[in-house]
Amino acid sequence: MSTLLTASPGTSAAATAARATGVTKAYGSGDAQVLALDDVSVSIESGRFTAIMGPSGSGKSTLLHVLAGLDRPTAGQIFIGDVDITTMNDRELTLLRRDRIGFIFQAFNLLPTLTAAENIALPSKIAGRRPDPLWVQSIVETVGLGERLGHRPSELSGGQQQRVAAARALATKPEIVFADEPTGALDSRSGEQLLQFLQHAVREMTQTVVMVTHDPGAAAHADRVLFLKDGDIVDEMASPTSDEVLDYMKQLGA
Ligand SMILES: Nc1ncnc2c1ncn2[C@@H]1O[C@H](COP(=O)(O)OP(=O)(O)OP(=O)(O)O)[C@@H](O)[C@H]1O
Repeated sequence: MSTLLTASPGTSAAATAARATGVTKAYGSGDAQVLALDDVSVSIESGRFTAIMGPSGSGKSTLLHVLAGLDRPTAGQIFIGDVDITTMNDRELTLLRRDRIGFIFQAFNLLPTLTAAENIALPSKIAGRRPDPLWVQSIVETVGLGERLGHRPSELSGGQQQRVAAARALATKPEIVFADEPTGALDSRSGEQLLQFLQHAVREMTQTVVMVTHDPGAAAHADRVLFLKDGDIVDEMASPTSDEVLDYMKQLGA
């Protein structure tokens, strides 16, 4: 099925935040080899919210990890902006991730001894930068943590902790934010708050977000959904609804 693959009008002119060309990722060798990604090419537009969906084992996390420079492809190229990151050494990749990319994982990965506000400011501090106070203030206001900013993670709910993690990812104004199942550990209300925060960051604050999810309701917050099957992007959908995504996932056999 390829009827949905045509880009919608207006999307072709968008700047590209990240790009994969002919990317393959193999694990193991010989008979035991698994092709997690099989010649994937895709562009992620700046200022848009992209979701990655597909059946279990289809390669979603692998694609996110190679796009984000957390893992290296076996073949093909990955670009962040105009920079080919596949030629970088480990140190260059570490600096690129620190300076240009934000991450949100299923496990919140907050430092337990720091307050929410200190956790949000940490990546900028590590990078030796003073975060833009107006930007951080707008992030913090949008994330809706109020007086809980002075609390440590153990004093926050899971949903609040994940919103701290999301604010932390955005505080450095990264070129692109990668989120791997960010709502996976949250109840539906907390998940919805997080998704609305990400959606707001994209629509009102021109951030770029790429999110792996199993949840059609989460994917419906995105501007575009990429569907993976057996390590390849088999289709995409613009302005998806939850029902459309669910129907398509059923067709994929998920
Ligand atoms: N480190 C690894 N070593 C060996 N095989 C791996 C490794 N990581 C992933 N794979 C395999 O690569 C394929 C794609 O895995 P990946 O985690 O990207 O899929 P996914 O779509 O994110 O799955 P899920 O929805 O279950 O999280 C699977 O067959 C998986 O078993």
